[in-house]
Amino acid sequence: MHKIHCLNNISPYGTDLLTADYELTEDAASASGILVRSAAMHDMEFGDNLLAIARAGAGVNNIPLDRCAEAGIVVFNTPGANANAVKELVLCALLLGSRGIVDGIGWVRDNADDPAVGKAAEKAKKAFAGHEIKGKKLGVIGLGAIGAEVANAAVDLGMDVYGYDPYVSVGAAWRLNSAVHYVANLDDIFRTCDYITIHVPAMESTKGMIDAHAFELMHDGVVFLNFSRDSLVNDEAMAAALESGKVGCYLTDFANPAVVAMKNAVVLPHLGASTAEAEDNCAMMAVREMMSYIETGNIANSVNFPACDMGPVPEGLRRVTVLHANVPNALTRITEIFGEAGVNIVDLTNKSRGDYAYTMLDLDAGNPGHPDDAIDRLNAIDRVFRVRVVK
Ligand SMILES: NC(=O)c1ccc[n+]([C@@H]2O[C@H](COP(=O)([O-])OP(=O)(O)OC[C@H]3O[C@@H](n4cnc5c(N)ncnc54)[C@H](O)[C@@H]3O)[C@@H](O)[C@H]2O)c1
Ligand SMILES: O=C(O)[C@H](O)COP(=O)(O)O
Repeated sequence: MHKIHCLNNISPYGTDLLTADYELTEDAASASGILVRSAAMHDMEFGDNLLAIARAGAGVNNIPLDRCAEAGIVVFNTPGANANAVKELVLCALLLGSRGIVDGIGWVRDNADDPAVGKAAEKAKKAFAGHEIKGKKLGVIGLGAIGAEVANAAVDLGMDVYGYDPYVSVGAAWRLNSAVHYVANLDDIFRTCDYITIHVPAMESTKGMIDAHAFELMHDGVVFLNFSRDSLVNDEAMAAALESGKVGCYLTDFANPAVVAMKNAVVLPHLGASTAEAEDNCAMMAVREMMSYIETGNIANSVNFPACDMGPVPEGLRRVTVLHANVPNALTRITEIFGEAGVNIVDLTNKSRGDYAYTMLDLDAGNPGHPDDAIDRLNAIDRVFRVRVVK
């Protein structure tokens, strides 16, 4: 029986997919799998049984990916499963940033007790007039699942769209509307656009990428949208840009003490992926990825190990998997051990991703040798993180 712990509320559409071989547990330390959304895991100790963490969502900055890799824990996310939800909220934010909607609603609330509120509104409304987004230039930084959807929807709304993503995947580029202008230099997004929206992951390399230099290049009154993570924007520089009018409006999904105090900031409580549809999609994808890994060793959509798929374990064979460092000779040492134990390797796959690698082996279960001894010897190899007899 595999025990699964939910660190956040996970949609029952996902947990209902768990078969009779699984049970939910309140005890994270004994779990083979953890399902999580945004709960902070950096300070968490992981139990020895923990094989996988599945993030029902996109951002994985709440999970210590390298520490997990070195403990033999595969971390998954659910790319694209909440992209439509975020796209829809970003479209809403474009409109909130263009018209006096937020202040207008506030004015009506403040005047709710006035019996002549209708007449007063006709006088007051000029203070909340705005602009249309049609024909305006939108810069999209990051053209992955969300950025590409935002770019395409903005084209459909008549915006002139500029996209920047030096690492864009072939799939994402293929999905982009051909009307989206490709921009090779980020500064050109800052210089050109009336609206800018950022859709990149929070990493060391993207921390504070929207800084004083970026604001210097922008048009006066630019509208800036951040539905990715607050660490991407330098708050001090943003506060100054809002104060000077360089940024006309900052719309962000990430509340923090600095942002909530900023003039002309519209701050939402991290609502981007909080639709029933997105929560269900993410939960189902996360549970499927985790079950597939636990039952077959196959890895899809991991963020710390390479994708690897040998299909179901063939009848009559034994599958052993090894999570290890991406170092010279690793595969030779693994295969040597089975050779010396007299175990025939019927099929194998070895893939790497950055510092980490994964080897899957289908073994002839019927031949002589001492596979258990072989497993002990594999475990003793330097920089082998986990050896698992899947079946
Ligand atoms: N507000 C929310 O509720 C919410 C919901 C989902 C995702 N997010 C955030 O949005 C981010 C993006 O999500 P996604 O599903 O589109 O992810 P994704 O992985 O599909 O796309 C990210 C894109 O950013 C690009 N990128 C990376 N570094 C870059 C850089 N320096 N400059 C330009 N592009 C760069 C990548 O090449 C990739 O195409 C997530 O990492 C998460 O932090 C927020
Ligand atoms: O990265 C994500 O997928 C979003 O920020 C959603 O986070 P949540 O699952 O905590 O709503």
